[in-house]
Amino acid sequence: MGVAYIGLGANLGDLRLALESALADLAAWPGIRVSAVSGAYRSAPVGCEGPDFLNAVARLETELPPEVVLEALLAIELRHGRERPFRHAPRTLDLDLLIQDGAQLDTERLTLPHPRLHQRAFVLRPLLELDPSLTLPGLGTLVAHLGALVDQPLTREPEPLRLPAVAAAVNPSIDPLSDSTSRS
Ligand SMILES: Nc1ncnc2c1ncn2[C@@H]1O[C@H](COP(=O)(O)OP(=O)(O)OP(=O)(O)O)[C@@H](O)[C@H]1O
Ligand SMILES: Nc1nc2c(c(=O)[nH]1)N=C(CO)CN2
Repeated sequence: MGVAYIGLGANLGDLRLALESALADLAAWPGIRVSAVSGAYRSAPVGCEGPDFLNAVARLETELPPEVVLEALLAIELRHGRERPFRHAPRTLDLDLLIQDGAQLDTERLTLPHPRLHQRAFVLRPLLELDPSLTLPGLGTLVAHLGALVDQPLTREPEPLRLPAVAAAVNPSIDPLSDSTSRS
């Protein structure tokens, strides 16, 4: 079974509800199984203005091709009222396909790994929580990149995301890698 990691983020509306209901939609999507979900991390916007974000990463098991997984993510964003009035506008839900198996591709619609993944602590830190030994295709290890991002502090929320029953058994409620308030 193939493995994909997706990033979830929101900075408009009920942030926790948006992430939890997106996870429920993903778990119900034909051909996708949600096999793990990170804790929820709060951080200031990186590279844009606006309210703080809540972010998390989920691991999916799927045999769907990456382009089809992306279609599912875009459909779920739309279902959550995502609009794109301008680049980096505050959003009710943002879903990114971060990596899928060893895929490296760059088409008009899809770039893998996600092109800004290695510059974002809010992605790398939850990825590290899910799989500390993960290698990013073409980019090396998570820790190699995370070390350069000390200027992007994150707060890990003590309350895990509430998940659809299918994924609840694998949600790590305790981060084995750091204390509960900060990654540093
Ligand atoms: N790996 C990827 N994951 C998600 N979208 C991607 C990816 N590669 C390319 N895209 C394309 O990017 C388009 C715009 O994405 P979006 O509006 O979510 O960007 P953004 O969230 O504002 O910024 P960022 O991409 O930096 O997170 C999508 O419609 C999609 O076609
Ligand atoms: N903290 C944080 N910053 C961001 C985020 C995000 O999800 N979290 N997403 C962005 C564009 O997708 C730009 N900046």
